[in-house]
Amino acid sequence: MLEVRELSKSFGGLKAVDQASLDVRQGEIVGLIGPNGAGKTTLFAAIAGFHKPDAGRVTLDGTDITALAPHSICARGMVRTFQITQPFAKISVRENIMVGAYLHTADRALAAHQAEAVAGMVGMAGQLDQMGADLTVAGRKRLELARALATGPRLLLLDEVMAGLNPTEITEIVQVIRDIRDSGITILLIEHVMQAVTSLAERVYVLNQGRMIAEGTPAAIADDPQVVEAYLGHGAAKVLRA
Ligand SMILES: Nc1ncnc2c1ncn2[C@@H]1O[C@H](COP(=O)(O)OP(=O)(O)OP(=O)(O)O)[C@@H](O)[C@H]1O
Repeated sequence: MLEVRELSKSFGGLKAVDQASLDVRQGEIVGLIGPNGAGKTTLFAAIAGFHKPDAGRVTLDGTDITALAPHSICARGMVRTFQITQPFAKISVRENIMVGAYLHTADRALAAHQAEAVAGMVGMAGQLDQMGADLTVAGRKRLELARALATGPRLLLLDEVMAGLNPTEITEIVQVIRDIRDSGITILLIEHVMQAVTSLAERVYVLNQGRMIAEGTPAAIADDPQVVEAYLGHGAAKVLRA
């Protein structure tokens, strides 16, 4: 479904992403892990049209989408969430989600209806009239997911949706992500919470200093000495093997 080939992106002299390649097949949940500053968010941004890559190619369902504008990529069925969530503070959860729905409809009633459906998927049906400013961290993460879902994606790129959540909230959002996949949406996710990666991802890519250093099942990744050395350490490797 998604093919990224030899993608590079530098900022000045810094090679944030260096000839990285990855594939996501329809129906999968694929993880992207790596140390802080490895280039994961930059790679996401380049895939989704927010950064113009210096080199490389991004293909979605066989169509070259390299460096198309984010809204064009979104209209083709791929959307990303942001690590730092920024809901519109002075409008309701319903209206925040409608912003996503307006990508494919100008009909206010239809957008509201879709927002309500999507809110149900992420467990926010009871918070539709709450103001964006009043949400907790967990609520903002769910809203970020909902806004992305409202655009009607076939492929969802999730950037650290579990950061800042407590263990109970993580368990809940893991289930939400599983439900999203079961509804037919393919998922590529950046995640530092290894427990979540293990329970969600069928395959994992490891990025280190801009380069893709490994790819495989969570268990195989945990047995790769290069990955343990560069990122996981022995504790997290044990979690992935579980
Ligand atoms: N807009 C930018 N301008 C300059 N340097 C940047 C920019 N965005 C990212 N970088 C640098 O590129 C490198 C990769 O950053 P990136 O945010 O992609 O890493 P990451 O793997 O997502 O990290 P984290 O897990 O901490 O979110 C870092 O050294 C970062 O400082």
